[in-house]
Amino acid sequence: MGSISEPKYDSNHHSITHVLFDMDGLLLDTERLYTDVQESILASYGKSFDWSLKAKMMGKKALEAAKIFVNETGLDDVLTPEEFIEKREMMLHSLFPESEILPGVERLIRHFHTHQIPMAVATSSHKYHYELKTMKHKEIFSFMHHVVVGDDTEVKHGKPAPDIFLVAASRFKVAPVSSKNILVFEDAPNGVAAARTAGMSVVMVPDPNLDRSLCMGADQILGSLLDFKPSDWGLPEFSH
Ligand SMILES: O=P(O)(O)OC[C@H](O)CO
Ligand SMILES: [Mg+2]
Repeated sequence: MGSISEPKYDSNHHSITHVLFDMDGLLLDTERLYTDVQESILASYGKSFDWSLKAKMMGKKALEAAKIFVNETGLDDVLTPEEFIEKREMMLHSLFPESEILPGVERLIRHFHTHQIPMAVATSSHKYHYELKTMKHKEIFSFMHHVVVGDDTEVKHGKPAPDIFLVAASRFKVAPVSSKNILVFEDAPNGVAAARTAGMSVVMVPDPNLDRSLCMGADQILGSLLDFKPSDWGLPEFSH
């Protein structure tokens, strides 16, 4: 995705006091792992994976995404959602500990930390996967005030429902005055919809393969987090 959209931020916009990050595909290059493994599972059934299916699954809790996978691919008579998760898990388990951080993530998180802007993670990943994926990135994730995972008992409905972002917003020590004071970073259409329904502003960093028409809900679309300009959102600019 080369082009960058103008943010809807203007001087009348509510000031941003808190930040929420999605994780898979936004902070960590883990969506690529899901894509590769799902392609491989489909290939074993003589089928191919495409990005319209990927777009529907991205950001969802595992079981919800698995139901979409078996139904949309017509595999529901040979593979249950639970069996699909088990097959996928066997392949992902050894890949997650090698997850890489995406471009611009480290600079941005350190910048917000330096400026004492409270940050949290709101990921549909279950706790167990969160631990595996972040094994190599403990320091960066330690700057988060808290992390809300997909199997958190307070998160009743997964993205695109707003639950996870509302729960994440409620757990800051000093709470934001309003959802309007929160900026969310997301890569998935389901995540963007969740944040918008929660009343928050959203910067989207979509995979270049994602249909651009599915990104229209975001306030700003970036090619990577390296393109993020804090001053677009009334936040302190990078020092270099
Ligand atoms: O993008 P996240 O961090 O909400 O997690 C998404 C799922 O784990 C996979 O799409
Ligand atoms: Mg994501």
